[in-house]
Amino acid sequence: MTETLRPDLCIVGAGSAGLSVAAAAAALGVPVVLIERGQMGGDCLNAGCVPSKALIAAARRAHDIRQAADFGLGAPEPQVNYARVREHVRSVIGAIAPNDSQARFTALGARVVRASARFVARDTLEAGNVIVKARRFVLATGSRPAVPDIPGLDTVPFLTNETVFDLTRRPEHLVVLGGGPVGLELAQAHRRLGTPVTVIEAGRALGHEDPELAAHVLAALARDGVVVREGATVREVAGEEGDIRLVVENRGSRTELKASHLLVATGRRPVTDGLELAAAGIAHDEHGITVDQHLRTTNRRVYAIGDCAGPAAGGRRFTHVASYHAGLVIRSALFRLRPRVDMRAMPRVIFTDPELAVVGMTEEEARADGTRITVLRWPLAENDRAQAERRTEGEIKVILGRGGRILGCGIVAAGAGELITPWTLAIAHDLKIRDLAELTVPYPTLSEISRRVAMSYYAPSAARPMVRRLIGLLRRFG
Ligand SMILES: Cc1cc2nc3c(=O)[nH]c(=O)nc-3n(C[C@H](O)[C@H](O)[C@H](O)COP(=O)(O)OP(=O)(O)OC[C@H]3O[C@@H](n4cnc5c(N)ncnc54)[C@H](O)[C@@H]3O)c2cc1C
Ligand SMILES: NC(=O)c1ccc[n+]([C@@H]2O[C@H](COP(=O)([O-])OP(=O)(O)OC[C@H]3O[C@@H](n4cnc5c(N)ncnc54)[C@H](O)[C@@H]3O)[C@@H](O)[C@H]2O)c1
Repeated sequence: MTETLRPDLCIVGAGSAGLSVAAAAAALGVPVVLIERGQMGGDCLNAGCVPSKALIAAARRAHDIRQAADFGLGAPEPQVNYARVREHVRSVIGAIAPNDSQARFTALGARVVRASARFVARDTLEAGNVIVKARRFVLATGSRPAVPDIPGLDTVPFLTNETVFDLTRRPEHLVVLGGGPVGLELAQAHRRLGTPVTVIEAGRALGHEDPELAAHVLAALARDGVVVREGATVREVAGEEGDIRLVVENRGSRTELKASHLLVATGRRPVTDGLELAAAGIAHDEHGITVDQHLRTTNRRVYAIGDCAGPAAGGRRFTHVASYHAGLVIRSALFRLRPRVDMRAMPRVIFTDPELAVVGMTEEEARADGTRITVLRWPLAENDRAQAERRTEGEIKVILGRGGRILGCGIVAAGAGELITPWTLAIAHDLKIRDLAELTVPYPTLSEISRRVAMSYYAPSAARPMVRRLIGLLRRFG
């Protein structure tokens, strides 16, 4: 029997974006219907952030064992058991899953419907045997791997982020297609777990990042033994399970590359299939569901957020972006405010080792903007804690505008994802470099790099003859 529901808010997709809206709305006592056709928690919990970071943590332990001799410790080569590593990954997912579960959201007061949603009219949606007529809808249907159109690829078994975390045996040779965050995080993790890994990147690896910062990450990957072939194109794929052959073209010459496993990590595509967006007058294209700066679609009662939303949503696909969107939609849909998407202080982190964290403008973006900028740098090798930990690869790079205004910061370091937060705060609150230079930071910590780079702004002034004369003058007063 069909049931008709009339909530204030109907959310499609129980991933990072949808769950954040549902939790906030339910906490405010707003009637909510949450529709999910797959697993609660979406990509982040089941096939993205959580399993990748759990795998990276296991790989880091293997790496630490191999590095033990540098610290005067004897340790044998780590015995990696892929099946047990998989169990570790699953148990981390299991530990977090209750936060995203149907039981939790039902207890919070949301009505959770486990079915595929599709619009039947501008204000009506159908999911299983439920009809939903809501005052507002939020589409949070996420993204899926974009699979390139390479001859033969559809004839061989290949992995994506949806299947790679299920490996129970060490691949003999993993070839990764795509040198973006997904490709490189997983390439390094598998290499450290003992798998030979080759990355094939059509352009430049970490091509969206500052080349100077990306170079540190690529140097670390090379030291680990990951082979990264940039400017390489796969022309053809053939073979079968365990025996995949790729024809790779690089600077005009073609070579054959053999792989036991192939991981496709060549970007993401928004998920809109089955939604019948046309029935609700909602426009979309290959970049996502069309939204304005308030995350409204072309149907004013419908919002789109998270990975499925088009470029005006900020053009970045991260879990924290999804929850930021959720906050904007709550203010807009429930409090009738009109907040705009503002990505100026939105950080991003690539969880390789060392990590690469960025907030605000890169040097290239600031120069393209025509702003007169000052660039500050401080190498990690000048940090005492980094030396003690033997983790000196990296640097902090800060972009300043007029009067020492902080426009952007990029950090490559172990734990850069943690170190970026004061810079995020600085940009969000329009702080000046002086504010960072005046901070007292505990010694010896990696955080000192932030103060040291800030202080370097004043180094040229300290050397000025006028400053020296002033100090001499003041000395005379005792
Ligand atoms: C390997 C990997 C690692 C990542 N690591 C990080 C990281 O470290 N940090 C970070 O910030 N981001 C990371 N990301 C990105 C992050 O996972 C995504 O940005 C985030 O999961 C997007 O959340 P979402 O809610 O928009 O989409 P999703 O999590 O994909 O959720 C969408 C949900 O909608 C459901 N759905 C779709 N269509 C319908 C329908 N018609 N009816 C009902 N339900 C539907 C789907 O089943 C799904 O559960 C990573 C991504 C990958 C692939
Ligand atoms: N740490 C994190 O927060 C994190 C981690 C992983 C993913 N993510 C999110 O997931 C998104 C997707 O990541 P991604 O790495 O899949 O995509 P991406 O678009 O960032 O990188 C894909 C790479 O593949 C290359 N490529 C495309 N087609 C190719 C082909 N046919 N052959 C060889 N190379 C090809 C591109 O040049 C690009 O460098 C990220 O942008 C990010 O939003 C975040």
